[in-house]
Amino acid sequence: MSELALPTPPIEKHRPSLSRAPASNIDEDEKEQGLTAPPVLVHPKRELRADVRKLSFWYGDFQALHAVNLPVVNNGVTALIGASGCGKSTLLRCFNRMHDLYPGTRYDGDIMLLPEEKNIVSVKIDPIMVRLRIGMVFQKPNPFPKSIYENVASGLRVRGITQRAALDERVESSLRQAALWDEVKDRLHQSALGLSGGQQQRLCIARTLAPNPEIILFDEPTSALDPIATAKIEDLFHDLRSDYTIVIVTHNMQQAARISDYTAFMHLGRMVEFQATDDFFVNPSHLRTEQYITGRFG
Ligand SMILES: Nc1ncnc2c1ncn2[C@@H]1O[C@H](COP(=O)(O)OP(=O)(O)OP(=O)(O)O)[C@@H](O)[C@H]1O
Repeated sequence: MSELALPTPPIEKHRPSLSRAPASNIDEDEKEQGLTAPPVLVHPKRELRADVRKLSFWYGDFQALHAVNLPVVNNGVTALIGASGCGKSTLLRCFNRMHDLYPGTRYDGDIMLLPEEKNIVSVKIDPIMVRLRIGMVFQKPNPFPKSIYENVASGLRVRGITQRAALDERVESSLRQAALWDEVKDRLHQSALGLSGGQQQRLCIARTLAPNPEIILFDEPTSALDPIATAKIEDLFHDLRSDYTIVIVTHNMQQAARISDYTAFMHLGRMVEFQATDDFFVNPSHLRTEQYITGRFG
């Protein structure tokens, strides 16, 4: 059910002044410094699960994404980083057509699901079908006010799995994958709301894993958690990355460096740099990336 549940409407955020300022002087200065050089996209040598091609996106008349390209590797973790307001969450929410829930939004370009080459932001594709195939874990844990078991089982029922044995088996394996089974196996029928924040977030991850989604989106999944709960979730990524295709938004560069295979850096709605995480942090190719990761802006 999680993918079908209506999320809280995105909060109207303050738009950074730079995105709107004509500021030709700023543009000239940036040009001189080499900050406006074309994006650097080092194409992965691995199989892709999705490919974002020239994706633009508008909230009403405000263009939040500008012809963004992003390869998403199969069975691996792709991290999206960048300063507040650069469009990370907007891009993530395009993958499961979350914006369609609000009026006045518009996409242009493609997010191709591979290998079938299906453009999931096309108006011809039903957003509900997209949400059944692409799971999402939010910033704040949002378990349903139901039992631990039901939190995981309800999404399976929506997809037609109703046999008790099959449900039991999938609930257990999902809770094991989310490293929660040992902590909850004796209280499966108690309310999920009695779990700690970190346990609730791992339950939301189990709920998302259960139907075996093709891609899992994580929107700052540890920002509401303490360091110990965060470390447990980061450990999970190491176990999941070989079996699942994950795209994660994080504010934390160290986290991106620790858990991702590929990193993409955005600035004011544009992709600046994408490459293998090891190279990205050690040897960034774009001056703007270098300035960001060395703390000189953002
Ligand atoms: N519902 C909305 N309506 C209008 N503009 C929006 C809406 N949501 C986001 N924006 C604008 O779109 C731009 C990108 O916002 P987005 O939330 O994607 O950035 P972000 O990089 O995820 O930021 P943060 O790290 O602060 O979450 C910002 O200028 C923001 O103000």
